[in-house]
Amino acid sequence: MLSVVPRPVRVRVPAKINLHLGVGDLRDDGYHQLETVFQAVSLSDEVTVAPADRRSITVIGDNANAVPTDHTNLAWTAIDALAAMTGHRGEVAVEITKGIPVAGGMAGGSADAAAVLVGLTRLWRSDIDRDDLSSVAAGIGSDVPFSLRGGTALGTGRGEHLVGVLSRGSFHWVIAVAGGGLSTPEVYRELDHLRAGSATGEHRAGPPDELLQALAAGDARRLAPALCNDLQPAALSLMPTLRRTLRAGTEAGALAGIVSGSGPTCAFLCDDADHAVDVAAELAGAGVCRSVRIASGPVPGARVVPDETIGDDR
Ligand SMILES: C[C@@](CO)(OP(=O)(O)O)[C@H](O)COP(=O)(O)OP(=O)(O)OC[C@H]1O[C@@H](n2ccc(N)nc2=O)[C@H](O)[C@@H]1O
Ligand SMILES: Nc1ncnc2c1ncn2[C@@H]1O[C@H](COP(=O)(O)OP(=O)(O)O)[C@@H](O)[C@H]1O
Repeated sequence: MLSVVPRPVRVRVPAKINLHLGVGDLRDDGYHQLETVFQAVSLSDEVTVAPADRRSITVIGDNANAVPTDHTNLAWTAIDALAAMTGHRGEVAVEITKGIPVAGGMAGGSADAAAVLVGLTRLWRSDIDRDDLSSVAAGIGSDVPFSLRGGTALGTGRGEHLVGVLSRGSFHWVIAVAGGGLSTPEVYRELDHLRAGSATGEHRAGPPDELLQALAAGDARRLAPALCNDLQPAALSLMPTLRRTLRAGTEAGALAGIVSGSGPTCAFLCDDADHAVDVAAELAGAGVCRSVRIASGPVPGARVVPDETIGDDR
Protein backbone atom coordinates (compact mmCIF):
# COMPACT_ATOMS: atom_id res chain seq x y z
CA MET A 1 0.00 0.00 0.00
CA LEU A 2 1.26 3.50 -0.81
CA SER A 3 1.90 5.59 2.30
CA VAL A 4 2.31 9.35 2.07
CA VAL A 5 4.91 10.93 4.35
CA PRO A 6 3.51 14.19 5.77
CA ARG A 7 5.40 17.33 4.73
CA PRO A 8 7.35 19.34 7.31
CA VAL A 9 5.36 22.08 9.01
CA ARG A 10 6.92 25.45 9.68
CA VAL A 11 5.60 27.68 12.49
CA ARG A 12 6.45 31.30 13.29
CA VAL A 13 6.11 32.38 16.91
CA PRO A 14 6.64 35.80 18.51
CA ALA A 15 8.55 37.15 21.52
CA LYS A 16 6.66 38.95 24.27
CA ILE A 17 7.12 42.04 26.40
CA ASN A 18 5.34 42.44 29.75
CA LEU A 19 3.92 45.97 29.57
CA HIS A 20 2.75 45.58 33.16
CA LEU A 21 4.18 42.93 35.48
CA GLY A 22 2.69 43.00 38.96
CA VAL A 23 4.22 40.29 41.14
CA GLY A 24 2.24 39.22 44.20
CA ASP A 25 3.05 36.76 46.94
CA LEU A 26 5.01 33.54 46.63
CA ARG A 27 2.46 30.71 46.56
CA ASP A 28 2.77 27.29 48.19
CA ASP A 29 3.50 25.74 44.78
CA GLY A 30 6.65 27.88 44.37
CA TYR A 31 5.14 30.31 41.85
CA HIS A 32 4.25 33.96 42.38
CA GLN A 33 0.76 35.27 41.85
CA LEU A 34 0.87 37.60 38.83
CA GLU A 35 -1.15 40.33 37.22
CA THR A 36 0.53 40.98 33.89
CA VAL A 37 -0.24 42.53 30.52
CA PHE A 38 1.60 40.73 27.73
CA GLN A 39 2.17 42.08 24.25
CA ALA A 40 3.49 39.85 21.45
CA VAL A 41 6.07 41.68 19.32
CA SER A 42 7.61 41.10 15.92
CA LEU A 43 10.85 39.39 16.98
CA SER A 44 10.22 35.74 16.25
CA ASP A 45 11.57 32.20 16.17
CA GLU A 46 10.80 29.78 13.35
CA VAL A 47 10.26 26.16 14.25
CA THR A 48 9.97 23.33 11.70
CA VAL A 49 8.66 19.90 12.69
CA ALA A 50 9.14 16.95 10.37
CA PRO A 51 8.59 13.18 10.56
CA ALA A 52 11.78 11.27 11.50
CA ASP A 53 13.04 7.86 12.64
CA ARG A 54 14.13 9.28 15.97
CA ARG A 55 13.64 12.47 17.92
CA SER A 56 16.10 15.33 17.40
CA ILE A 57 16.30 19.06 18.05
CA THR A 58 18.66 21.36 16.18
CA VAL A 59 19.03 25.04 16.93
CA ILE A 60 20.45 27.67 14.59
CA GLY A 61 20.52 31.46 14.57
CA ASP A 62 21.46 34.08 17.10
CA ASN A 63 23.20 32.61 20.20
CA ALA A 64 22.06 29.11 19.23
CA ASN A 65 24.89 27.44 21.15
CA ALA A 66 23.35 28.68 24.43
CA VAL A 67 20.21 26.60 23.79
CA PRO A 68 20.08 22.93 24.87
CA THR A 69 19.13 20.30 22.28
CA ASP A 70 18.17 17.55 24.75
CA HIS A 71 15.17 16.90 27.01
CA THR A 72 15.78 20.22 28.82
CA ASN A 73 14.71 22.14 25.71
CA LEU A 74 11.07 23.22 26.20
CA ALA A 75 10.37 22.05 22.65
CA TRP A 76 11.17 18.50 23.86
CA THR A 77 8.69 18.86 26.75
CA ALA A 78 6.09 20.03 24.24
CA ILE A 79 6.64 16.93 22.05
CA ASP A 80 6.23 14.70 25.13
CA ALA A 81 3.04 16.50 26.15
CA LEU A 82 1.36 16.27 22.74
CA ALA A 83 2.55 12.71 22.13
CA ALA A 84 1.03 11.63 25.47
CA MET A 85 -2.26 13.32 24.59
CA THR A 86 -2.56 11.88 21.07
CA GLY A 87 -0.86 8.49 21.43
CA HIS A 88 1.96 9.33 18.98
CA ARG A 89 5.51 8.15 19.66
CA GLY A 90 7.00 11.60 19.31
CA GLU A 91 9.67 10.70 16.77
CA VAL A 92 10.07 14.03 15.03
CA ALA A 93 12.90 16.27 13.90
CA VAL A 94 12.58 19.82 15.22
CA GLU A 95 14.64 22.67 13.80
CA ILE A 96 14.56 25.96 15.70
CA THR A 97 15.82 29.20 14.15
CA LYS A 98 16.30 31.64 17.01
CA GLY A 99 15.37 35.27 16.46
CA ILE A 100 14.23 35.77 20.07
CA PRO A 101 17.06 36.61 22.51
CA VAL A 102 18.01 33.55 24.59
CA ALA A 103 17.40 33.84 28.37
CA GLY A 104 16.34 37.41 27.67
CA GLY A 105 12.96 37.73 29.40
CA MET A 106 11.12 37.55 26.07
CA ALA A 107 9.80 33.98 26.47
CA GLY A 108 11.98 32.38 23.78
CA GLY A 109 11.80 28.84 25.16
CA SER A 110 8.05 29.17 25.77
CA ALA A 111 7.65 30.39 22.18
CA ASP A 112 9.37 27.27 20.82
CA ALA A 113 7.18 25.02 22.97
CA ALA A 114 4.05 26.77 21.67
CA ALA A 115 5.31 26.46 18.09
CA VAL A 116 5.87 22.72 18.53
CA LEU A 117 2.30 22.30 19.85
CA VAL A 118 0.89 24.10 16.79
CA GLY A 119 3.24 22.34 14.35
CA LEU A 120 2.61 18.84 15.66
CA THR A 121 -1.16 19.38 15.79
CA ARG A 122 -0.95 20.04 12.04
CA LEU A 123 1.65 17.33 11.27
CA TRP A 124 -0.32 14.65 13.13
CA ARG A 125 -3.68 16.01 11.93
CA SER A 126 -4.87 16.02 15.54
CA ASP A 127 -8.28 17.37 16.37
CA ILE A 128 -7.43 19.45 19.44
CA ASP A 129 -9.24 22.72 20.08
CA ARG A 130 -7.46 25.89 21.20
CA ASP A 131 -8.66 25.62 24.83
CA ASP A 132 -7.28 22.10 25.20
CA LEU A 133 -4.03 23.15 23.55
CA SER A 134 -3.81 26.07 25.97
CA SER A 135 -4.20 23.68 28.94
CA VAL A 136 -1.38 21.51 27.58
CA ALA A 137 0.66 24.70 27.11
CA ALA A 138 0.12 25.78 30.74
CA GLY A 139 1.49 22.41 31.90
CA ILE A 140 4.74 23.14 30.04
CA GLY A 141 5.35 26.66 31.43
CA SER A 142 3.54 29.76 32.66
CA ASP A 143 4.27 31.83 29.53
CA VAL A 144 3.48 29.12 26.95
CA PRO A 145 -0.29 29.84 26.69
CA PHE A 146 0.48 33.46 25.80
CA SER A 147 3.00 32.41 23.15
CA LEU A 148 0.20 30.35 21.57
CA ARG A 149 -2.30 33.17 21.70
CA GLY A 150 -0.26 36.31 20.97
CA GLY A 151 -1.82 39.76 20.59
CA THR A 152 -2.23 41.67 23.83
CA ALA A 153 -3.63 39.89 26.88
CA LEU A 154 -4.03 40.15 30.63
CA GLY A 155 -2.47 37.19 32.43
CA THR A 156 -3.34 36.14 35.99
CA GLY A 157 -2.61 33.12 38.19
CA ARG A 158 1.05 32.31 37.44
CA GLY A 159 0.54 34.06 34.09
CA GLU A 160 -1.32 31.21 32.36
CA HIS A 161 -4.93 32.46 32.68
CA LEU A 162 -5.48 34.86 29.80
CA VAL A 163 -8.11 37.29 28.65
CA GLY A 164 -7.70 39.43 25.55
CA VAL A 165 -7.10 43.15 25.93
CA LEU A 166 -8.26 45.81 23.49
CA SER A 167 -5.25 47.45 21.82
CA ARG A 168 -5.63 49.94 19.00
CA GLY A 169 -3.04 50.22 16.23
CA SER A 170 0.61 49.28 16.58
CA PHE A 171 3.19 50.22 19.16
CA HIS A 172 6.84 50.60 18.14
CA TRP A 173 9.73 49.31 20.20
CA VAL A 174 13.50 49.35 20.23
CA ILE A 175 14.90 46.22 21.84
CA ALA A 176 18.34 46.25 23.52
CA VAL A 177 19.70 42.69 23.68
CA ALA A 178 22.17 42.19 26.55
CA GLY A 179 25.47 40.33 26.36
CA GLY A 180 24.40 37.62 28.83
CA GLY A 181 21.18 36.15 30.14
CA LEU A 182 19.36 36.06 33.47
CA SER A 183 17.71 33.00 35.01
CA THR A 184 13.99 33.53 35.61
CA PRO A 185 13.85 31.61 38.96
CA GLU A 186 16.90 33.55 40.19
CA VAL A 187 15.26 36.89 39.37
CA TYR A 188 12.08 35.90 41.25
CA ARG A 189 14.25 34.77 44.21
CA GLU A 190 16.12 38.08 44.15
CA LEU A 191 12.81 39.95 44.27
CA ASP A 192 11.73 37.94 47.35
CA HIS A 193 15.10 38.70 48.90
CA LEU A 194 14.83 42.45 48.20
CA ARG A 195 11.28 42.54 49.50
CA ALA A 196 12.20 40.67 52.70
CA GLY A 197 15.02 43.16 53.37
CA SER A 198 13.01 46.31 52.70
CA ALA A 199 12.62 48.35 55.88
CA THR A 200 10.46 51.03 54.27
CA GLY A 201 7.82 48.70 52.87
CA GLU A 202 8.12 47.22 49.45
CA HIS A 203 6.81 48.79 46.27
CA ARG A 204 4.22 46.75 44.39
CA ALA A 205 2.52 47.62 41.11
CA GLY A 206 -1.12 48.70 41.44
CA PRO A 207 -3.82 47.59 39.00
CA PRO A 208 -3.01 48.26 35.31
CA ASP A 209 -6.12 50.42 34.69
CA GLU A 210 -4.33 53.43 33.17
CA LEU A 211 -2.19 51.14 31.00
CA LEU A 212 -5.28 49.34 29.67
CA GLN A 213 -6.88 52.67 28.76
CA ALA A 214 -3.73 53.81 26.96
CA LEU A 215 -3.71 50.55 24.96
CA ALA A 216 -7.38 50.92 24.04
CA ALA A 217 -6.70 54.47 22.89
CA GLY A 218 -3.60 53.39 20.91
CA ASP A 219 -1.76 56.23 22.63
CA ALA A 220 2.00 55.58 23.01
CA ARG A 221 2.58 58.86 24.90
CA ARG A 222 -0.02 57.80 27.47
CA LEU A 223 1.28 54.23 27.60
CA ALA A 224 4.88 55.30 28.31
CA PRO A 225 4.46 56.43 31.96
CA ALA A 226 2.14 53.48 32.68
CA LEU A 227 4.71 50.76 31.82
CA CYS A 228 5.80 48.94 34.97
CA ASN A 229 7.66 45.81 36.00
CA ASP A 230 7.97 44.60 39.61
CA LEU A 231 10.85 42.31 38.53
CA GLN A 232 12.90 45.26 37.27
CA PRO A 233 14.62 46.07 40.63
CA ALA A 234 15.61 42.41 40.96
CA ALA A 235 17.01 42.28 37.41
CA LEU A 236 18.93 45.53 38.05
CA SER A 237 20.28 44.15 41.31
CA LEU A 238 21.62 41.03 39.53
CA MET A 239 22.87 42.97 36.49
CA PRO A 240 23.59 46.60 37.55
CA THR A 241 24.87 47.55 34.05
CA LEU A 242 21.23 47.53 32.89
CA ARG A 243 20.80 50.94 34.56
CA ARG A 244 23.14 52.38 31.93
CA THR A 245 21.19 50.66 29.17
CA LEU A 246 17.88 52.08 30.41
CA ARG A 247 19.38 55.55 30.75
CA ALA A 248 20.93 55.40 27.29
CA GLY A 249 17.56 54.50 25.75
CA THR A 250 15.75 57.47 27.23
CA GLU A 251 18.70 59.74 26.39
CA ALA A 252 18.38 58.46 22.82
CA GLY A 253 14.85 59.88 22.83
CA ALA A 254 12.63 56.88 23.67
CA LEU A 255 9.35 57.70 25.43
CA ALA A 256 10.16 55.16 28.15
CA GLY A 257 12.29 52.10 28.79
CA ILE A 258 11.57 48.96 30.75
CA VAL A 259 13.27 45.65 31.51
CA SER A 260 11.37 42.93 29.63
CA GLY A 261 10.01 40.35 32.10
CA SER A 262 12.87 38.86 34.11
CA GLY A 263 15.39 40.57 31.80
CA PRO A 264 18.02 41.36 30.83
CA THR A 265 16.56 42.53 27.49
CA CYS A 266 15.33 46.15 27.69
CA ALA A 267 12.43 47.47 25.60
CA PHE A 268 12.05 51.13 24.65
CA LEU A 269 8.72 52.57 23.54
CA CYS A 270 8.76 55.00 20.60
CA ASP A 271 6.22 57.29 18.92
CA ASP A 272 6.21 55.52 15.54
CA ALA A 273 8.34 53.40 13.20
CA ASP A 274 10.58 56.32 12.08
CA HIS A 275 11.18 57.35 15.68
CA ALA A 276 12.18 53.74 16.50
CA VAL A 277 14.78 53.79 13.69
CA ASP A 278 16.29 57.01 15.11
CA VAL A 279 16.36 55.72 18.69
CA ALA A 280 17.84 52.39 17.57
CA ALA A 281 20.66 54.11 15.67
CA GLU A 282 21.52 56.31 18.64
CA LEU A 283 21.35 53.43 21.12
CA ALA A 284 23.51 51.19 18.94
CA GLY A 285 26.23 53.88 19.10
CA ALA A 286 26.09 54.09 22.90
CA GLY A 287 27.77 50.70 23.40
CA VAL A 288 25.47 49.62 26.23
CA CYS A 289 24.20 46.32 24.81
CA ARG A 290 25.16 43.46 22.50
CA SER A 291 22.71 44.33 19.72
CA VAL A 292 19.76 46.57 18.99
CA ARG A 293 16.59 45.46 17.22
CA ILE A 294 13.36 47.12 16.14
CA ALA A 295 9.97 45.52 16.74
CA SER A 296 6.28 46.36 16.73
CA GLY A 297 3.28 44.85 18.42
CA PRO A 298 0.80 43.40 18.86
CA VAL A 299 1.34 40.47 16.46
CA PRO A 300 -0.40 37.06 16.39
CA GLY A 301 0.76 34.04 18.41
CA ALA A 302 2.22 30.77 17.04
CA ARG A 303 1.01 30.29 13.44
CA VAL A 304 1.76 27.81 10.65
CA VAL A 305 3.66 29.58 7.85
CA PRO A 306 1.97 28.83 4.51
CA ASP A 307 4.45 27.23 2.07
CA GLU A 308 4.32 30.10 -0.40
CA THR A 309 5.44 32.67 2.22
CA ILE A 310 8.40 30.66 3.55
CA GLY A 311 11.50 32.79 3.21
CA ASP A 312 9.76 36.11 3.93
CA ASP A 313 11.45 38.52 6.30
CA ARG A 314 10.90 37.67 9.96
C1 LIG B 1 9.06 36.34 34.23
C2 LIG B 1 8.12 35.92 33.12
C3 LIG B 1 7.12 37.08 32.87
O1 LIG B 1 6.26 36.79 31.80
O2 LIG B 1 8.71 35.63 31.87
P1 LIG B 1 10.27 35.68 31.40
O3 LIG B 1 10.74 37.06 31.67
O4 LIG B 1 11.03 34.64 32.15
O5 LIG B 1 10.25 35.40 29.90
C4 LIG B 1 7.31 34.67 33.54
O6 LIG B 1 6.65 34.84 34.78
C5 LIG B 1 8.15 33.40 33.59
O7 LIG B 1 7.39 32.39 33.02
P2 LIG B 1 8.08 31.02 32.55
O8 LIG B 1 9.46 31.27 32.03
O9 LIG B 1 7.10 30.32 31.69
O10 LIG B 1 8.23 30.33 33.94
P3 LIG B 1 7.99 28.80 34.40
O11 LIG B 1 8.82 27.92 33.52
O12 LIG B 1 6.53 28.53 34.56
O13 LIG B 1 8.66 28.86 35.85
C6 LIG B 1 10.05 28.95 36.04
C7 LIG B 1 10.29 29.44 37.46
O14 LIG B 1 10.01 30.85 37.55
C8 LIG B 1 9.40 31.18 38.78
N1 LIG B 1 8.05 31.71 38.55
C9 LIG B 1 7.48 31.64 37.33
C10 LIG B 1 6.21 32.16 37.12
C11 LIG B 1 5.54 32.73 38.21
N2 LIG B 1 4.31 33.23 38.09
N3 LIG B 1 6.12 32.78 39.43
C12 LIG B 1 7.40 32.30 39.60
O15 LIG B 1 7.93 32.37 40.71
C13 LIG B 1 9.39 29.89 39.58
O16 LIG B 1 10.59 29.85 40.32
C14 LIG B 1 9.40 28.81 38.51
O17 LIG B 1 9.95 27.59 38.97
N1 LIG C 1 13.81 26.40 23.00
C1 LIG C 1 14.56 27.12 23.87
N2 LIG C 1 15.02 28.34 23.52
C2 LIG C 1 15.77 29.05 24.40
N3 LIG C 1 16.12 28.62 25.62
C3 LIG C 1 15.68 27.42 26.02
C4 LIG C 1 14.87 26.64 25.16
N4 LIG C 1 14.55 25.51 25.83
C5 LIG C 1 15.14 25.58 27.03
N5 LIG C 1 15.84 26.72 27.17
C6 LIG C 1 16.58 27.11 28.39
O1 LIG C 1 15.76 28.09 29.04
C7 LIG C 1 16.54 29.17 29.53
C8 LIG C 1 15.68 30.44 29.44
O2 LIG C 1 15.56 30.80 28.09
P1 LIG C 1 14.41 31.69 27.46
O3 LIG C 1 13.12 30.96 27.46
O4 LIG C 1 14.94 32.16 26.14
O5 LIG C 1 14.38 32.95 28.42
P2 LIG C 1 13.35 33.62 29.39
O6 LIG C 1 12.87 32.55 30.35
O7 LIG C 1 14.15 34.67 30.06
O8 LIG C 1 12.27 34.18 28.57
C9 LIG C 1 17.78 29.20 28.62
O9 LIG C 1 18.91 29.62 29.34
C10 LIG C 1 17.93 27.76 28.14
O10 LIG C 1 18.86 27.06 28.94
